Amino acid sequence: MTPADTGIVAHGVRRTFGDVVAVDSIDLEAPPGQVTALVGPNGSGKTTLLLTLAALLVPDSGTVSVAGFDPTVDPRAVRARTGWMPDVFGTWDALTCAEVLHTVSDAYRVPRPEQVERVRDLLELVHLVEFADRPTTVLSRGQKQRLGLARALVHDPSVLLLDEPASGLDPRSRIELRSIVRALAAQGRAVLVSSHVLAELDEMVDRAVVVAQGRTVAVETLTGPEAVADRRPRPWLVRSLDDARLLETLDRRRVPHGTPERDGVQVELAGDHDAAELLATLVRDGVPVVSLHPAAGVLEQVYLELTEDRR
Ligand SMILES: Nc1ncnc2c1ncn2[C@@H]1O[C@H](COP(=O)(O)OP(=O)(O)OP(=O)(O)O)[C@@H](O)[C@H]1O
Repeated sequence: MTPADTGIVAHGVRRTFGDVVAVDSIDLEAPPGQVTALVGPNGSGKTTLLLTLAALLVPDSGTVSVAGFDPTVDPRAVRARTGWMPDVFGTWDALTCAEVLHTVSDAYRVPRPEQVERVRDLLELVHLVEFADRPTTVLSRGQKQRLGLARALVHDPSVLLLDEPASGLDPRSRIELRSIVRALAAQGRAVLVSSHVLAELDEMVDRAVVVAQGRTVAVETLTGPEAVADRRPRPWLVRSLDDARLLETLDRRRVPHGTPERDGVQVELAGDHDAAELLATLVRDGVPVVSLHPAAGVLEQVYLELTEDRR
């Protein structure tokens, strides 16, 4: 990786297939050191955009820079610096997991002496060491996904494009994927993740680019002082051992609320500070509070609002 890497910068990208406008006009930035989510409804152009960024598809118009290179001008330079994990990928059935990684390493011109250690480290990273010498046909769908991630990393890329990386993974593997992706960004890589599993992205990403019908409709910051969670009123759930007392206190304090449901009483709060204040008030007033937490992930809420009438 070079410190000069600028991650991904794309402006006004458009790509059509005959009459079909797959990507109309997408603007997107994925800076180094951060995990950026690319979210949008089915058919909104995410995969087409990722293929363009990976130098596998030429856009009709717009400008794209990946790790400082234009994929249409210098696709080799882009591919050399980009790790691409497609949502579905084939493996060579006759090869073992280690052989797959060596073959891909050869394709990326990773010197042979470096490969042995690299392949071992990657298999360790994705918890497939015991499958190193077994054919890929024995892998489950989730294990194949994990091998796909290792495959994307063989040439130590500075930009990572992950299309639905969590699909097919069991809960433990998803949690592990989350920490692997965070660690890869912490090493200075620009990571762009497309996924439909928004609750999961909430915990993994720093920024989200929301697309609908081939256009960028919002860019939201999820971490740091600009975080959307602190800027928007959103529903929270408060659970108490004594609902009557909880409702009486919420009414007295003029906090708008719903009726008690299985998972608690819904209240609308402007952000973390309001939540902390409400919790302190309830406790002070003697309400036996069990929990207070956001009703849905912030990304999920933003997504639903922005894509409401765009399906
Ligand atoms: N090779 C192609 N030929 C014709 N139409 C295509 C082609 N590739 C994609 N499209 C169309 O372009 C649109 C965007 O597709 P794309 O796969 O990029 O969406 P997506 O956001 O990745 O969808 P999903 O979330 O379902 O994976 C869709 O209407 C799709 O049918």
